[in-house]
Amino acid sequence: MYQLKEKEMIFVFTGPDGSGRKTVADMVGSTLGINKVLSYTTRAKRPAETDGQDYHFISEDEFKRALANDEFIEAVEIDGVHYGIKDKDIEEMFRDNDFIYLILNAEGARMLKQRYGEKVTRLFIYVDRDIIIERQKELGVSDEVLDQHFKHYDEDMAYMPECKHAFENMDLAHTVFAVTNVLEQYMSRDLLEKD
Ligand SMILES: Nc1nc2c(ncn2[C@@H]2O[C@H](COP(=O)(O)OP(=O)(O)O)[C@@H](O)[C@H]2O)c(=O)[nH]1
Ligand SMILES: Nc1ncnc2c1ncn2[C@@H]1O[C@H](COP(=O)(O)OP(=O)(O)O)[C@@H](O)[C@H]1O
Repeated sequence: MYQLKEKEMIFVFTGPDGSGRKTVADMVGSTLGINKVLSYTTRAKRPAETDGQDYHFISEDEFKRALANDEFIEAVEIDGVHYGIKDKDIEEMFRDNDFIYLILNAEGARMLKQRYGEKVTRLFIYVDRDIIIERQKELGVSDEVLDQHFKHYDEDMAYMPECKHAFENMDLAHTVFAVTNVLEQYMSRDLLEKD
């Protein structure tokens, strides 16, 4: 397992599917110049997704091989689909930055927190179930994906109290501003120590 250096920190975005975690995390990440660690998944790529940008899309066999080689720092199975984060990718992302971010379900966020303790800050992004339905319907998301999103809504929401920060993602610009401010505080603490 990669040992984090003194200044290094991991921001984990979590919360219910469809609440805007990826959107918020990527906007904050690009504003602050923080690198995202991409997950590997055996899920089929959706038309709007790009390999190497949204996920590393790999086969079941490749996933099994990597698992057997102990390459994943955390790996989960959600509804028959495998997801995981590789140790080597965390190490690589820390090469040119002291801060990285990931987007994980509650199980993954909990696992990372157990491994890296105070080096991990969890940011919980959520909205009401009805708002997710409204947004997804506007996007023309299939009923299958919608059902998938709501399967875990209650169990995902139950994780909120364990997270250090929680943001209701109503207005996107407002959420991004609020999250950016919080992360900047962690980052400037680091800068102050460097003075
Ligand atoms: N624990 C863990 N969760 C992941 C990982 N990658 C993605 N997830 C979570 O898996 C869930 C399903 O993700 P995805 O297939 O992209 O579904 P979507 O939310 O419908 O786009 C989401 O909650 C993701 O945040 C990972 O590497 N580890
Ligand atoms: N505050 C917001 N207002 C309206 N739509 C939003 C907001 N935040 C995110 N979205 C949209 O909701 C959809 C789901 O967002 P996404 O980031 O993929 O969610 P998650 O990663 O939590 O599953 C996307 O189409 C995104 O553009």
